[in-house]
Amino acid sequence: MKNKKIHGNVRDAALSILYAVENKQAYSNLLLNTTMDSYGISAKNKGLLTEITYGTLQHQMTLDYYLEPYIKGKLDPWVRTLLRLSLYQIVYLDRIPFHAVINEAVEIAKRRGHGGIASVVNGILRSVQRSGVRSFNEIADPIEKISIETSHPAWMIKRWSEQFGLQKTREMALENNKAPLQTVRVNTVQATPEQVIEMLESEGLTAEPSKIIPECLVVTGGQPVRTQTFEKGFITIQDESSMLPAYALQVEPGMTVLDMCAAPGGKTTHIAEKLEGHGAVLAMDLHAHKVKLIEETAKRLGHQTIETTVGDGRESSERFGEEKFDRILVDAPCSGLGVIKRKPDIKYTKTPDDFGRLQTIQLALLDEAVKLLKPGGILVYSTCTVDTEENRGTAEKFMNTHPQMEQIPAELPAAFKSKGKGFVQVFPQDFGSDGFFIASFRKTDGQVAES
Ligand SMILES: C[S@@+](CC[C@H](N)C(=O)[O-])C[C@H]1O[C@@H](n2cnc3c(N)ncnc32)[C@H](O)[C@@H]1O
Repeated sequence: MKNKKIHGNVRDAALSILYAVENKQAYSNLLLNTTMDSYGISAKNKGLLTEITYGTLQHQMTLDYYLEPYIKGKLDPWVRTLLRLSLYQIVYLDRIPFHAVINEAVEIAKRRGHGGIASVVNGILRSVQRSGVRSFNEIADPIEKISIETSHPAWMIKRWSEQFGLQKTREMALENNKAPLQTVRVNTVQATPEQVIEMLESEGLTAEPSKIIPECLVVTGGQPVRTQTFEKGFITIQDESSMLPAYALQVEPGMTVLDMCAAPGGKTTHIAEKLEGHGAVLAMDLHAHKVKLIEETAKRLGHQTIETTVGDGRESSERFGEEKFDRILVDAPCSGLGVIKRKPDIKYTKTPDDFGRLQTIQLALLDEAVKLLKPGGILVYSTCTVDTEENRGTAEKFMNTHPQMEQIPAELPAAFKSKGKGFVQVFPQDFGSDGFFIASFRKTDGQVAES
């Protein structure tokens, strides 16, 4: 692909991002912002660029399935990417006329390649226009069918269907292709949800209370991160599911809390809000550049109870001494299969080898947390994945090797009552929030009561 970018052009910008993602140069969410700036994408076109980029990534395997009958011979990878993003607009966006999509694609093909490539692109897209796209009913194998229909790798669909059954797997995979809700957490130390609704509405956005988390608002009609309400520290951008750990911890003012895997600080700052200015939360993360993000957010929100440290949670009891904390959160590194809606790249970058490796880290972090926790203290283990091995699997292995840790019901807002009293697995299709897992434990003296 020639390095001849078309300044201000949404489709050419989408092509650059998708091509870089495919070559594993960066994640789409990070590239999107830098590309918007380097291409000078106008404010009114930013939404369209986001939609085409994420949509094409979300439906990549489906788009390839549709294109396959029309492709004769070998294509350069960037030409395939251009065809995917063009077909995405034709199949999934009904407001863009066919001829406009084809003209844009041909222009980009000419400029980034040559006349010959432009004519191939033109031919393929015109054939699709004439003959349409094929049905999924041509696929006999049920795993393969869901995989192609929802654009998730077959190994992932197979794994989930073994864990949750075919129907739940299909529901989850379809949900993953929807646009995520835009939600914010109100900084309850500074304002009430009602006051923040007024602030956001005075800035031209629409906000309404979340149906599942009391201090959460669902925002539409603009980007909350670009508001004064955000700038002045009244809100944090956070998914509803990510607001659960601060509840499960049962934090009370005056307590000492350790957030062992804290960056970028979404849960640390929520814990600080539950402390109401009394007590302390120590936010630790392995990476110094990420700890800076926690510090910036804590400053913006005005939380004085947050301290930060760079370090490896697996070695932290040597640093802090044993039995120091009333509450510990291990929001562990995980496969992230609950946040595919926000980060579609995850579907194509994870491999089956990741799960065992992650579980080893998760267990090591939990093992250290037990030493740091005061007797009677609460430990919460959470992940943003739906994978059973990393969730229930890790939690059960942990319990089996730590008799002093008793499982306790996760104390969550009322909407989660149906999730029961044990380990809580939230699926993306349950409430439209991220897939998430929570397990709560209390440290006892380890003695089994005699009957
Ligand atoms: C799921 S993210 C945490 C998200 C964070 N709790 C929040 O709500 O913003 C996991 C974090 O664990 C950190 N991490 C990975 N291994 C770690 C370790 N051994 N010790 C401490 N932090 C670690 C990663 O850098 C990453 O920031």
